[in-house]
Amino acid sequence: MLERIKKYRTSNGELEQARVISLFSLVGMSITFLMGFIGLFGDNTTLTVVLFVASFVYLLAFLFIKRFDITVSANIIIYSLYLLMFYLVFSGGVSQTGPLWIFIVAPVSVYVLGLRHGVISLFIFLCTICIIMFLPQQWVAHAQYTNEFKVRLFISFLTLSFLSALYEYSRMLAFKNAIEISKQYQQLAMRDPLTKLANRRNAAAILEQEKARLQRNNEPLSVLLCDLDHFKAVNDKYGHNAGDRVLTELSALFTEQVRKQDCVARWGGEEFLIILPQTSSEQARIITEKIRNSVAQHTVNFLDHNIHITISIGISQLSEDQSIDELINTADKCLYQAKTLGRNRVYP
Ligand SMILES: Nc1nc2c(ncn2[C@@H]2O[C@H](COP(=O)(O)OP(=O)(O)OP(=O)(O)O)[C@@H](O)[C@H]2O)c(=O)[nH]1
Repeated sequence: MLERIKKYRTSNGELEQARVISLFSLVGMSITFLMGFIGLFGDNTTLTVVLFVASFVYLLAFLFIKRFDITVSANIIIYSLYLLMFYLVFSGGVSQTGPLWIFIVAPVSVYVLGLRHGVISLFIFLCTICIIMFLPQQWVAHAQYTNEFKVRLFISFLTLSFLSALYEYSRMLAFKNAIEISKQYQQLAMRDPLTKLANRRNAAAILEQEKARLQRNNEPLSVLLCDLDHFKAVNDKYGHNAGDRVLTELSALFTEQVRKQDCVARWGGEEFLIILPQTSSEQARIITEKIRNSVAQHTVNFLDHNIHITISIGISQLSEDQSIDELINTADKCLYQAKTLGRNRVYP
């Protein structure tokens, strides 16, 4: 149960779960209070007291949600409900109508305890109800019901339990599907669809995070802005699909060359940003040369064509008072220098 409730606490469903449990406790409190109040005009004092006590317990469950923990409230609601039902079946309630209330238990159990735990609890609940109803009168005096009534009560309770479990199962499936779809959308929003690299928005967020983390530890951060040389010519000569193949192959090549903690992102059309945490510009230069060299030696095979491409790279190290925009601007200026100096080179 704890697991189920924790799952809700860590998801958006937490608020919803807390709301439903609050509602259960308020409804439980109101009904038991009303029945207790009606009981004041009858002659069953024990039942009236039990109903008022139950009403007070539901009030406590309601207050616990607000002040403490949803788990405590859920436990209070379920186990006090079970106890109340055992008492109603045992005593018969008003004119032997007590057992009618046990139907509430099925939906509430599977909703609050979850499918597996709920079904197990319902089984134990039904066994206990059986024991109470079939207890020999000579052992302990309790309300008597006809065998037809008992059989129909069990069958209808089992039917309702089955339907409640089925409903909970489909609700859980729908919940899982919704989580899965939302994860997929999150991925789509953060990844470039062609290269599967982090997209510009994702890279900007990573940069801000890394900046905060590294400046706290006084560690360097460098970025490489890489641009494919004469890429337009590749598209023009071999077609757009060939251009796409070049982009995906080079993305994989960049990713292979850097460490796990580094991030390769697609910054624009044929522009890539490589984020190198804990790396000074001197160290970055060594990695950059390695990347430039491996691209220059790489051949992209597309249909019958062997495509050779080079890249130019601008390096920039984040200084203390620099913003991310300024860092990227510096890298962009360096990239421009690398291009003007003849391409297939690193600057500075
Ligand atoms: N195939 C393909 N081409 C793209 C994509 N995104 C941008 N491009 C192309 O990249 C080319 C960039 O051309 P330019 O900005 O002139 O740059 P360049 O030809 O690489 O020249 P320099 O950068 O000066 O070396 C354009 O032809 C764009 O159409 C893409 O996703 N797929």
